Amino acid sequence: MEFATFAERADAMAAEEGDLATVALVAETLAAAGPDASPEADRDPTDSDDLAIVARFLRGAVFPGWDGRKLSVGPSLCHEALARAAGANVTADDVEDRLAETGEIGAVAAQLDLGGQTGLAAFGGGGDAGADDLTVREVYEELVAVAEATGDGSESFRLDTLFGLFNRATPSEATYLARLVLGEMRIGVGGGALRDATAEAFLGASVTTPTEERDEDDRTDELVALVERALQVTNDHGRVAELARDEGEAGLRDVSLAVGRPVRSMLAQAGTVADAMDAWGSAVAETKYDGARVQIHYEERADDNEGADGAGDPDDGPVSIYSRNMEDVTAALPELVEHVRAHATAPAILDGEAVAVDDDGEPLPFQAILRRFRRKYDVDRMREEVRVELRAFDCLHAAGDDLLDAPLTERHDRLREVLDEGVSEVLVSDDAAEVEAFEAEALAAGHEGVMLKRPDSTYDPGNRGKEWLKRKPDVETLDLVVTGAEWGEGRRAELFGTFEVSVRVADESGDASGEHAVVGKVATGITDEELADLTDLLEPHVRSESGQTVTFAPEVVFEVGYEEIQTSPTYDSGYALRFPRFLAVREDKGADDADTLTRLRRLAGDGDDGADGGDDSADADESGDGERDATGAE
Ligand SMILES: Nc1ncnc2c1ncn2[C@@H]1O[C@H](COP(=O)(O)OP(=O)(O)OP(=O)(O)O)[C@@H](O)[C@H]1O
Repeated sequence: MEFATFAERADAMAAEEGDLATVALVAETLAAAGPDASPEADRDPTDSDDLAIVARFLRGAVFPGWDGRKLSVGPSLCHEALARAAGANVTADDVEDRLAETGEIGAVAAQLDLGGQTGLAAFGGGGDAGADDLTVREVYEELVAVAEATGDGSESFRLDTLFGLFNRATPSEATYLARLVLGEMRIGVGGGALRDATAEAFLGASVTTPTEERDEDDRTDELVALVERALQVTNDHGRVAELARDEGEAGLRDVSLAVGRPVRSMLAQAGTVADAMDAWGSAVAETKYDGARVQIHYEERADDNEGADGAGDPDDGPVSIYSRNMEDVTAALPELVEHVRAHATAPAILDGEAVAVDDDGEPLPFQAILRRFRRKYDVDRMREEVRVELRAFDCLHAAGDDLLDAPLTERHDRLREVLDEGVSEVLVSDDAAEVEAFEAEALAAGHEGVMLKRPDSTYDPGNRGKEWLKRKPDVETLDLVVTGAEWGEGRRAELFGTFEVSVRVADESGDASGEHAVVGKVATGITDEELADLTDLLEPHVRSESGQTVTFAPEVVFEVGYEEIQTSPTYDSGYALRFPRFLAVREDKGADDADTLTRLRRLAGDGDDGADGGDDSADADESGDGERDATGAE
């Protein structure tokens, strides 16, 4: 598919307000992304099967959700590439000034007079001004090269490659290139719309026909659920679209988990022992460990010596560990690798928490695990300072069996079979007093709270449903996206001093990657040393700067403590936090995991209390969970 065609279709989606009409446009685009069906002789020789790429691009992604590759292109690199393609009179600062005016990089890219900068394009990276029109596949291949560039010179390779693409782009193409590179398409296509369109385009579902006009034996909901399930299992809209087109329902039914390919984590809502007992009659109670979520994949290998030193080459070992965002964190946690190699008895996918413990094995506060999690350097030294242990609490796959659809109690049995140490203790009880005593004990032992789970619940990847409840007495913290900052004064002039923090806002289609609404400014609770670290962490994400104030691309999440949520005209969320204080950087969370405006409203007592599910209604993007979809079937 020509990239211009993709851009044209994306424009049409962005202009469309109705959910069903958007799904129809997406379905047409998916259907048109395959190879040309015309006879061989008439076929365009550049014609290729771009379905998987187009499906991912529509969601602003280059790679499948499970794929660890990242473009590593921040706003400043993108601005620089745009400025170069716009000619000698435009600088990256000019791009930032325009961004401060228009507020959106796609619009800025479209306004610039790009192209024709042949001289600079000669330096590496595919700048090939004046060549044929860009195709979707070419854009994809260039972006793969950007993501895979490493070592000396990779930064300038990335810049040159992006410049080469922008230099060949029409205004409309430039809009979507810039947004794609920064991961925000803003065309109102949520994961739910893409799922529904896949079912419509390739399985004959009637998503765009209003429910009351459908045949009695209409199977739309069933087909949509089938696509949804395949998305949960594969974490790849591209692959699922191809399967639906090429192998139909049977192909989707056959997809299975793969050891080494991460799955989205099942999430919890807040709830009490009484809520659990009222809803289910009995509950599985478990300690809520205050650590970082890990998903561990163990692939048994003939040459894997039990208890061997797993720290050798974690990239190639039988154990891989992923964060809640499916980022590979294996290298940061060698003791968990060793633990699993020594104690796993069969290939498995395990869900659990990595917790920091002191010399007596007692839990350390959450901040301690953050010093270890995702660490790339000094792992051995930090290992001496902070010890990490595994508390496994779920099992998604064991010895060749996928267990997503098995009840929790069965998954626990399989977990204990497959891992003989490091499994969390559980209590299954129908006695509320007994569960409350369990909770009191967990808190007395220094844990964060308890998890309450429905005993027969299946594992629902990416979903924040009502099957898992979390009960923690101290809930007055929010995970907020850092959207801006002000430079400090005096001796702190080189450091950010005050941080603007925001909740996520889901747009009407449930697309969670869009807007943010400010809830406050955080300046307390931060030491000078932390300020220096935070400045280093946030500087690459600066989007625009004006006087003392900067704005950031939404990437970094702070855990923020507060005393109260008040209504306030000061911020665009309509709320302000009373006494906000910085607690930690949530290294384990991305911007899409931050708290939402809906949750803020509910905590402030303004929400729809009955429908707890309103919380984080757009929490999952890749799989399309939690989104209000066009079928209304959610
Ligand atoms: N026994 C357990 N079962 C499930 N999750 C647990 C358990 N112990 C600790 N946890 C942690 O608690 C979290 C459950 O809360 P939730 O799904 O809302 O995630 P979260 O947004 O990271 O929440 P929080 O900030 O409260 O940890 C899990 O993501 C996991 O990291």
